Amino acid sequence: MSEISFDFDLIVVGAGYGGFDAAKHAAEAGLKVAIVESRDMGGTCVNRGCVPSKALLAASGKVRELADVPHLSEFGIHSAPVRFERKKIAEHAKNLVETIRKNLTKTLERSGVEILRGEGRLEGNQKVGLRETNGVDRIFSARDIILATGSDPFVPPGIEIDGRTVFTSDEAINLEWLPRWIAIIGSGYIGLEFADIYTALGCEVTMIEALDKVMPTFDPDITKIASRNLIDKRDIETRAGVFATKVKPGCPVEVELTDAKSREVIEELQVDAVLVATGRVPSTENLNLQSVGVETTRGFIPIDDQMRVLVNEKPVSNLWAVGDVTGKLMLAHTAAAQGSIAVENILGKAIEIDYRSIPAATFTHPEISSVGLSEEEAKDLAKNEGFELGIVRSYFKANSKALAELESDGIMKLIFNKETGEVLGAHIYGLHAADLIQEVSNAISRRQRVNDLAKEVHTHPTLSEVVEVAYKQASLQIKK
Ligand SMILES: Cc1cc2nc3c(=O)[nH]c(=O)nc-3n(C[C@H](O)[C@H](O)[C@H](O)COP(=O)(O)OP(=O)(O)OC[C@H]3O[C@@H](n4cnc5c(N)ncnc54)[C@H](O)[C@@H]3O)c2cc1C
Ligand SMILES: NC(=O)c1ccc[n+]([C@@H]2O[C@H](COP(=O)([O-])OP(=O)(O)OC[C@H]3O[C@@H](n4cnc5c(N)ncnc54)[C@H](O)[C@@H]3O)[C@@H](O)[C@H]2O)c1
Repeated sequence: MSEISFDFDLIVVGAGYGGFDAAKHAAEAGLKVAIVESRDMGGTCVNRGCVPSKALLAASGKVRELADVPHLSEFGIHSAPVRFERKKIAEHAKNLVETIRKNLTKTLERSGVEILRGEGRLEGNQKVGLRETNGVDRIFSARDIILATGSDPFVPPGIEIDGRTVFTSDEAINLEWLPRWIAIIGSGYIGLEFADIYTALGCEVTMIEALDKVMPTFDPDITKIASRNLIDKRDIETRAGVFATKVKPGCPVEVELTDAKSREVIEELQVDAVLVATGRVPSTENLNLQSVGVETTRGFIPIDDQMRVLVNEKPVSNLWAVGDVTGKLMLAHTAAAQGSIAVENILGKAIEIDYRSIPAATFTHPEISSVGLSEEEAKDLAKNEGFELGIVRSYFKANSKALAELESDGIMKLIFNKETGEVLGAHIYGLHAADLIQEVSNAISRRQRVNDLAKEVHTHPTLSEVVEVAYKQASLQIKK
């Protein structure tokens, strides 16, 4: 029997973190690979997400630190009033984006991946249609196809975006101007990180949240202390339990607020700018998924834990999807991990993803991080599986390094199984929380027990001792 020949072993549609990782990994394993990209190599994370936002947070974080006169004077430091150049801060983000985009593109080229520019779509099984930027349409065959088309900002109805006075994170990362007063709709990851940037640079913020409290997606204990420091102590007013039902760009921008329960208009604001940070929607509209019978859920592509695309809950042969477009944990490292796992499965190894061990962090000053189960999820699991749940808290105020830095407002909450000692989840707010969570993430990935983890020696004095203390406290509660 002769083997069917294909133009490529693998075509990846979308060159964000998910697509990049998949294409690189497959090419390094010897497959003939093409990647299709309609916009910027590197996708959201590199061009409009993680990279520019972290560059802005780095610069504005330094401004915040240098302008914090009471904090500095506790060390006996007296600095001159801080001056900063908005344009240079914006340029720092832009330059970093360009460098990382270039490096990523070169890495793909060096590993032998063919880069196809244009909009990709499915044309039935094992076929990808490509509408090139010059209008030419081509069809390629591939033994396997990975869809990695990512996501775009969600803009609720009634909100008009002009990109200048009313915008999403796509424009906010350019830091084109600093509004005196900005309303941020949404108090999730983007809302919090940009509130951190804007307040550090002297803007007043009004944060509008549809659910009944700000930061609704975070652990309640973490929210209590984090919102006190990141919101209440800053130039931020909050409105929770309200929808922004109309936003009209202009000077001023007009914002209509509607009570989430009564559905009555309760307030009208006039602000200088509005950032819409109300979540993201998958980019699947033009993928022609119907040509292979895939039905999406709110636009997201259904997959199993091997990244195989599902139709009626059954995997479709040779079709895979990774990253934001699958709606799992919408994070760059999740997309990359999914990309590698898809390729491992294409190469014949039946590997599944472990979402429980994937950490997440919000890069505010200080940071918030989490991994594994929330307290509520852990309680449900304990009830269903019939084990006793353990929860311990460890505080930065008992940590020498945090005290030396005069940054001791912080908490770690560790969730574990009291019978087996297995770590189930952790939530941290405090200095370098984003780095601290990795240790717990590794422990969850290895299904380690607090009794063993408590014996591991941590460097003194470091913030990692916050984690050590939590493990030690937890190990005392394990049933012998
Ligand atoms: C402001 C902001 C900050 C963020 N910060 C962080 C962070 O600090 N840490 C973190 O882990 N995550 C962060 N994220 C989330 C992260 O950016 C995403 O989870 C990640 O980019 C998802 O990668 P992806 O490969 O799935 O999709 P994307 O990065 O969205 O890439 C998809 C690519 O596919 C292309 N594409 C779409 N349709 C087609 C088509 N039909 N044909 C060809 N190409 C197509 C798009 O142009 C895009 O380049 C942030 C997001 C935002 C918006
Ligand atoms: N550090 C990071 O890892 C990082 C940073 C930024 C973004 N991201 C990713 O990007 C995704 C999108 O971030 P995001 O902050 O836009 O979404 P999000 O889901 O984190 O938060 C959106 C918030 O907006 C609220 N909301 C929704 N509609 C509203 C309305 N009409 N009026 C008022 N409030 C409303 C929601 O209740 C929620 O609290 C996140 O899921 C995250 O995965 C990650």
